[in-house]
Amino acid sequence: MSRPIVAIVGRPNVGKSTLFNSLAGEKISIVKDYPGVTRDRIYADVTWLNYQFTMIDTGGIEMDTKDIMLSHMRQQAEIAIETADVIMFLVDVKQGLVDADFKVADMLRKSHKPVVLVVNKVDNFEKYMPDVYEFYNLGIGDPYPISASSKIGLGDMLDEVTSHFNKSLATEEEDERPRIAIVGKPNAGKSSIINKLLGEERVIVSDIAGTTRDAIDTAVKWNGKEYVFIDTAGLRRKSRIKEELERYSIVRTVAAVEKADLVLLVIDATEGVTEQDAKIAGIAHERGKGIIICVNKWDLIEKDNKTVAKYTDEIRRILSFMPYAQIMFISAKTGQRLPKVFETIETVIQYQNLRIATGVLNEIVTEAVAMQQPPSDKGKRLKIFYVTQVSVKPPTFVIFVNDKELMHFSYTRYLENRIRDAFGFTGTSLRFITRERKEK
Ligand SMILES: Nc1nc2c(ncn2[C@@H]2O[C@H](COP(=O)(O)OP(=O)(O)OP(=O)(O)O)[C@@H](O)[C@H]2O)c(=O)[nH]1
Ligand SMILES: Nc1nc2c(ncn2[C@@H]2O[C@H](COP(=O)(O)OP(=O)(O)OP(=O)(O)O)[C@@H](O)[C@H]2O)c(=O)[nH]1
Repeated sequence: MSRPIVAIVGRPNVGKSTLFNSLAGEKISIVKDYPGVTRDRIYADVTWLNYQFTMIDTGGIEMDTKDIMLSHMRQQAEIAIETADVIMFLVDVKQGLVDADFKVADMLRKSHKPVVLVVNKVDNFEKYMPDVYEFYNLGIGDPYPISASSKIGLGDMLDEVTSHFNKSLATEEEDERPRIAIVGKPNAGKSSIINKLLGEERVIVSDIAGTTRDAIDTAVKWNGKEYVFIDTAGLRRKSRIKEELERYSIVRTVAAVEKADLVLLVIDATEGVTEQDAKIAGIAHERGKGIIICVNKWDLIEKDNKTVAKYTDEIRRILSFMPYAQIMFISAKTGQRLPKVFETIETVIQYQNLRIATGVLNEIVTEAVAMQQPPSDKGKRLKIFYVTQVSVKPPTFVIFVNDKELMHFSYTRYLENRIRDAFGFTGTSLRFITRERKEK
């Protein structure tokens, strides 16, 4: 299921980072064993009661003049409107209202996206409530007072935020067509691929009630089946600030990946795999989505019988955290191997949804354990009682053991490889959860 996206928009210094940290706790961004999106906060997973959502911070640049601030805030708001299911507009009770706040509020109101107005730094409700009421003047509904640093008022605010989820996601869940995000660096050829895949069949997916996001979704029919492509092309927007551009491209990538079942990562063959490609791949991996790496512009490469192997090695080396990813060499220009892309998409979708019966799974695991002894520590050896698959997209397995501490990362990896040998699971990451169970 795709997780709702909540974007925070707000001026510098209103407390966006503080709120981010308070809500996300330790779980901010990125696991360390593959290239992180950035050390800095851009997105985080938040769990609140039974809800899980992805929070993104669309801003974060230092600004010196008022003019730059306004244009920056407009861009933040635009990105939020484009990518988010719910927008949190964060203001500061101590700074009060400024002109830019009204302009941003206007933009948000016109977008028809759910907006929650959050007034921060209300460290003392009694003292500041009269000031909070001032924010009604923005005309975007009730202000929710909070103190991000003392974690006051967060519950009511989150209740309001999550109350908007079901409405926005209901339409999406009914749609059974596979959703494929095409991601990659600017100029890699994302639009060209979509256009070529579409050929004559271009159908723009109809706008669902005022959501800009869907305007860039395109349905393509192949073998009688419809697929929805989510395009992240056109990232070279107005901004001239490099960090800002990078942030926007990450935000849009996160949003597209979040809404997708499967990700096509487009790499420009003439440039090889870049650091930015690795970051984007990291997002898809972390989200547990299916992935296909398309090395595009293959027509421009001078080839001999070692070229494919050379490229493959290079990709495997740099994207070593996703050895399961399919790699394809394509050309949007000539159409080379594009039909094969659909076949591969079908394969990956099947593996993302594959369920292995517990009996068969445990035959494989028992055999694996017999071939390579589980690790031990201080005379105590890891015992694996049994393994069971608990979910799909991505396929997730629970391993029941005698002592969690004894389960070493490398042994999980070994079991993963044996399971892959037996069942394939091409193009999809696998998740493993270790649980302790009392010995009988
Ligand atoms: N009194 C009070 N101060 C707060 C609260 N939340 C944040 N602050 C302070 O406000 C200042 C700015 O907070 P940040 O979280 O860095 O603000 P930001 O919006 O992320 O700022 P930029 O990174 O510049 O966009 C810091 O000094 C925080 O300690 C709050 O609830 N009460
Ligand atoms: N020779 C060759 N050129 C290609 C191929 N695919 C794309 N191009 C060219 O590469 C340039 C960029 O292609 P786009 O499709 O606009 O790239 P994009 O990834 O959508 O770019 P953004 O909109 O910036 O994100 C264009 O000039 C295309 O004609 C290919 O397979 N072979």
